[in-house]
Amino acid sequence: MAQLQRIGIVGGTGYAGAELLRLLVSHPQAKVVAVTSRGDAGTPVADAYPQLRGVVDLDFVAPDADNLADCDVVFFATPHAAAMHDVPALLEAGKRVIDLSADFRLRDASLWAQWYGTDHVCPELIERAVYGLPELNRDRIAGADLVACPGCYPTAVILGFKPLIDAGLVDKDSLIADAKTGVSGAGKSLKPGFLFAEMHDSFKAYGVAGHRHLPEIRQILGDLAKDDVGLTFVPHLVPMIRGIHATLYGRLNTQADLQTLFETSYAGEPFVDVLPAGATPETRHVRGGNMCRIAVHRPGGGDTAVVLSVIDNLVKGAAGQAVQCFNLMIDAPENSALAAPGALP
Ligand SMILES: NC(=O)C1=CN([C@@H]2O[C@H](COP(=O)(O)OP(=O)(O)OC[C@H]3O[C@@H](n4cnc5c(N)ncnc54)[C@H](OP(=O)(O)O)[C@@H]3O)[C@@H](O)[C@H]2O)C=CC1
Ligand SMILES: CC(=O)N[C@@H](CCC(=O)OP(=O)(O)O)C(=O)O
Repeated sequence: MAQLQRIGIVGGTGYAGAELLRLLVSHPQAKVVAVTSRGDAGTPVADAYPQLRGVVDLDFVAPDADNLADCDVVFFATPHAAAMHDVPALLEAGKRVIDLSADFRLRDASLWAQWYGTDHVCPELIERAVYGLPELNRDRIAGADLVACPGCYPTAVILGFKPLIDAGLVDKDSLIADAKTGVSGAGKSLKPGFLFAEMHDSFKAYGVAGHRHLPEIRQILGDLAKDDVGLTFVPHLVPMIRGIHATLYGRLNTQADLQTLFETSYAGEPFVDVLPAGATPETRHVRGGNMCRIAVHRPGGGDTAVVLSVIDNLVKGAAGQAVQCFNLMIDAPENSALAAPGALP
């Protein structure tokens, strides 16, 4: 039986941090003892999220070392380039860290600096971090003291391509990921492009020339292919709050039963659901839950595999994935606090 863990959440006013709190309050082995905010320190957490009234009886605290001193595990749900300043001291103090941000995802610190616009302050820790995608790294996550949770787009894209690449069925230079996200992916801070009047009833691509998730996806798909992959990745913003829908294309180099391949690949995976042949998953089918639902198609029986992969960006794309990693790290059932299905409808 896993022991009770004292938890700190850095970035508790944000969407991912709040979602983490929502999940962890029902975790039998977690006791959240610190939730941070720089601006709202001293005010009740439930004032920011009335959904948590009567459930969370904590005030926000400043993200200082003193306020995290009692924690066994610290989750960072902060913008990129924040966690890396505090993680070295936390590890030194014997705490385990689960980072939802991008600070430890890329193995190459110079690539990280190129995409994130600042030098990494603790590149020596990057190698110690385990990429927190359980479907890839279950055993390593269990023994890790620093977990780098994947980005939301990478989760949907990697899980969708993985069976095809593992089986060597697609031309590794032919990969295309056409992905759509809801607005909560941009976080809670005010940005004019995400105002209701700017994005409602409209739909657009962004980051076409290059999005920071491109090097992350290429790194992992390259690991699977054991070679560099050629990937075109185009994200889109759609006027919904939660959800990612990735439509993935790869040119097949041989005939195979793709449905059986996907079902076999993910047999036993608690949070990947391969849908029956012909299905088209929707983002609302995963909203609020930790499931990634996948369907594989071959339009017209041709030589292109089309994979549809949907997740909730705030759950399997962020907080749920972090809890799944936490469960592995403390030897709790992998679905602790994650067993509830998503919201209906
Ligand atoms: N939203 C999503 O769908 C996903 C998000 N992520 C990642 O999770 C992280 C959080 O994202 P999200 O919740 O959307 O972002 P938000 O902007 O909604 O929240 C960010 C949080 O971090 C706090 N914060 C900001 N700067 C600092 C700092 N320097 N030190 C300590 N706390 C800080 C903010 O609180 P305050 O200002 O009050 O201190 C706030 O609580 C990001 O790294 C994001 O990339 C990952 C996958 C999906
Ligand atoms: C709409 C929107 O802006 N979405 C974000 C999604 C990224 C995300 O949340 O993931 P990480 O920050 O964890 O890498 C973006 O494209 O940057």
